[in-house]
Amino acid sequence: MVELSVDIRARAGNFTLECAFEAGPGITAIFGRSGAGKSTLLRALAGLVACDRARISIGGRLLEDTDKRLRLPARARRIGFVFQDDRLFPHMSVRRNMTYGAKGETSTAFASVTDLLGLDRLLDRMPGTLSGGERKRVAIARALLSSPQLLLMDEPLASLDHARRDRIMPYLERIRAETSIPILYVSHELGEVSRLADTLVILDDGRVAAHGAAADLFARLDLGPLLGGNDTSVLLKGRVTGTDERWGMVEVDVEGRKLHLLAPPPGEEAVAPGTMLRLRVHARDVAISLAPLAGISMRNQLPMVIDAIRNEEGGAHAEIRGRIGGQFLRARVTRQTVHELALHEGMTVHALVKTISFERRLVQEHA
Ligand SMILES: Nc1ncnc2c1ncn2[C@@H]1O[C@H](COP(=O)(O)OP(=O)(O)OP(=O)(O)O)[C@@H](O)[C@H]1O
Repeated sequence: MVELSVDIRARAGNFTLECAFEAGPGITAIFGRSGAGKSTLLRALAGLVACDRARISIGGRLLEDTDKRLRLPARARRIGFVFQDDRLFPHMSVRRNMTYGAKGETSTAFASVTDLLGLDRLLDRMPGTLSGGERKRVAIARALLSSPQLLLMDEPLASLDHARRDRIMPYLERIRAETSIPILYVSHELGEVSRLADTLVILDDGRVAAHGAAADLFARLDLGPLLGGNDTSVLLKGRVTGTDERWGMVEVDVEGRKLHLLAPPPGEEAVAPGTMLRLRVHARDVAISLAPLAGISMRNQLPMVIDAIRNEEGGAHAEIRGRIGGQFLRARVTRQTVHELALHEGMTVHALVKTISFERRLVQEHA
């Protein structure tokens, strides 16, 4: 089901943004280098910059159509915007900040958003007394209470350190799981994108360089410079099949192969058998062996069929992409290794991955 449909051309100074894409429910990350046009895109959707040409609709409702000379003002678009700086009113309590500009807000909506973002104990505080992460949660709550049909988030976590980002991301995951509002999420951070994005739009110099399911784009060798450069990674999907409390491990099935991963640390939600997980693995953490190895500490040895090899331009490395059932793994090795092991497309090899190399936070995958 298409929720958001965008086809726009807008200018900011000498810069031209010209892009078209569609986005369904869930989180669509807008990713790209600094100056690629990410903020301009969000501002154009929100009606904060004028477009030369635009056709924007959400769920069939037209927000802007230059051919029809239709342009809804920003306040009529039903779009919630969370800016990089949270823009809270310093003289209003958290409660009043949240309800400021709320449309059709009911006490049920207020209670559920308060609960969703864990704000119960902060409602009577003033913004000046809140931590950066708490302020962010209030800004997100305020955007949700405006009953938006689309939520735009422009690097909402950029001002926070890593620990605080990690604490806020579960709230964003809850919004995705518990509301059906499509979210466009601008980020510079591949860690955030790999964890949150269902769909990815990569912007490059004002154009859409690639657009699709996040896992598909992470697996593409040709996007290297646009998506991770020398630090590429893939997103694997797997199902928890067992837990081993004695050793603090979980067993995960990926395409019929068993992986052994670290269980979530105490204090984090346990993962029950049957849970679908998203696992991120960096290409630099994957080694290749021609045969399975015994007497080695690496717990995970995955047979895969090499389906592409790409030499790094002007460098000593190569990327190997291997197919595991319907999914892909990438390994960054030296070109010398490719030569000496005579690696070639169609060959079956064994990918060796240390347990610790699967991103430690196990992220629940949403359909
Ligand atoms: N008001 C303006 N006047 C002139 N140029 C502008 C204006 N706003 C944006 N630009 C230019 O448009 C281009 C895209 O800017 P934009 O803020 O959309 O990029 P971005 O991808 O969000 O970058 P960043 O990740 O650094 O925030 C940049 O080259 C920027 O300098």
